[in-house]
Amino acid sequence: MVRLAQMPGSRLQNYLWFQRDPLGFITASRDSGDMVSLYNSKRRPTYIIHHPELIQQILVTKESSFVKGRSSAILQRTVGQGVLTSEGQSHERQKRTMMSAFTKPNLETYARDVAAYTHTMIDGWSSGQQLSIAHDMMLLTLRIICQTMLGVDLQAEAEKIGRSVEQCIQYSADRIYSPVPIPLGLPTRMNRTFKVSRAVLDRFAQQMKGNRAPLLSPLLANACPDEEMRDQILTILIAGHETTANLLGWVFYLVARHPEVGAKLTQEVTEVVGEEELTYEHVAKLPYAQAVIQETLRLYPPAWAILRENIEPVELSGHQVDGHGTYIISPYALHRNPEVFPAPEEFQPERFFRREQEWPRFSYLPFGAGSRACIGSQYAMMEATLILASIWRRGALRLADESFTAVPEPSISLRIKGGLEMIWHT
Ligand code: HEM
Repeated sequence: MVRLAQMPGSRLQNYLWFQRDPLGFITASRDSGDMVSLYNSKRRPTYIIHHPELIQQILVTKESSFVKGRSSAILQRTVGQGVLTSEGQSHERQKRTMMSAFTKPNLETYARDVAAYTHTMIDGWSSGQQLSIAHDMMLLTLRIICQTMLGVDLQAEAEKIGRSVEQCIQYSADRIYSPVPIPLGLPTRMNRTFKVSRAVLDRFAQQMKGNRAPLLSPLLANACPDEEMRDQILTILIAGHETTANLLGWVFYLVARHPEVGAKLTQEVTEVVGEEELTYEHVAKLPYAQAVIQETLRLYPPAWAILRENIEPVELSGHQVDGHGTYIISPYALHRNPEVFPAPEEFQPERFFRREQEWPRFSYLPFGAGSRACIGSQYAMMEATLILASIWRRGALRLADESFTAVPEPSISLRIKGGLEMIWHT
């Protein structure tokens, strides 16, 4: 039985709570019901969705009644009508074409680049050195996505492209969660910064277009128009590196806070990899490293909110919605349900060895579900596993300040507020 409920408190109180602490607000709303209505407006209701059955309907069985809506419209200012933001048949066609960049033979090739870039990064570290690891991961994953998908080694340009991507992401996050629509034409500082960053990325995409690379070749073969080519390049830049970089920051933080996990990781990596070069084949042979990543994705899912809007009247587990509703599905809140994940706040990679048979479907969703599920999920798991294994094979990262407590900051993806300082030990 799915419980529909109204969030207690006035609209203003709830609004202020959400603005101050979206993760806390969404998680707390679970106590009220499975489908929690925030506003009484029949015409434009907003719901937070907690029940796996409802999630399955919204993302899969009744997905044709839903679109990404406003969040997508804002992202379109950066990535145009690429696979992340398009809808309907256009989205289907684009996704089919782009899937060919994520085949197993391609992933095997990408794994070599992941290992090589990570190796070079670690070669530049010395034992005892303090690292701004969140920033380093942004640069590493950006260089990897550009090399693997676009066939370009960014080198010195990485800082500039990375900053522009970050500013476009920040702009989008601010706009998506702001109640006041600020037209792009207004000469605000944020609008100006966004326009400059977008121009940098536009020029970059322009230079990439002709490259024979895994993402671009199938697009060229399908006579993809120039503008769509640009949109897909920017989509992959925006969607394909910040999420993984943030995930790795949380992985390193949690492993540093749990030395027993670090010890098991070192043992597995030493036994499985030894002195060999890390390759794609190693990924499947590192179940503990993968469980560490999956458990991190449970506690700190980079995609902390998935948003949908219904475009026609829809019935959800007996509840009829006739107006134009907004639906917030939060993997962050979902993954902390104590009925599904006992001791949900605890970091326990081992729970992934007892899973699936126990968990209801659609209660663990780090990569979404349905036709809009993440196109890069296998890529991301391969990349994160190889980066983690490469680092723990050669040493360990410890917190620069042992008393540091990471606070999640929900932007487009979930990052560590203020970054993460760590010390490299060999
Ligand atoms: C840990 C890393 C990642 C996480 C947690 C993640 C999560 C997600 C989620 C939850 C969605 C679905 C959003 C929705 O339904 O509204 C999504 C979509 C997408 N992701 Fe990822 N992602 C990650 C890495 C990547 C990578 C590495 C790439 C590309 C190489 C990528 C490309 C995309 C694209 C293009 C979409 C849109 C798919 C569509 O709309 O059909 N992601 N991602």
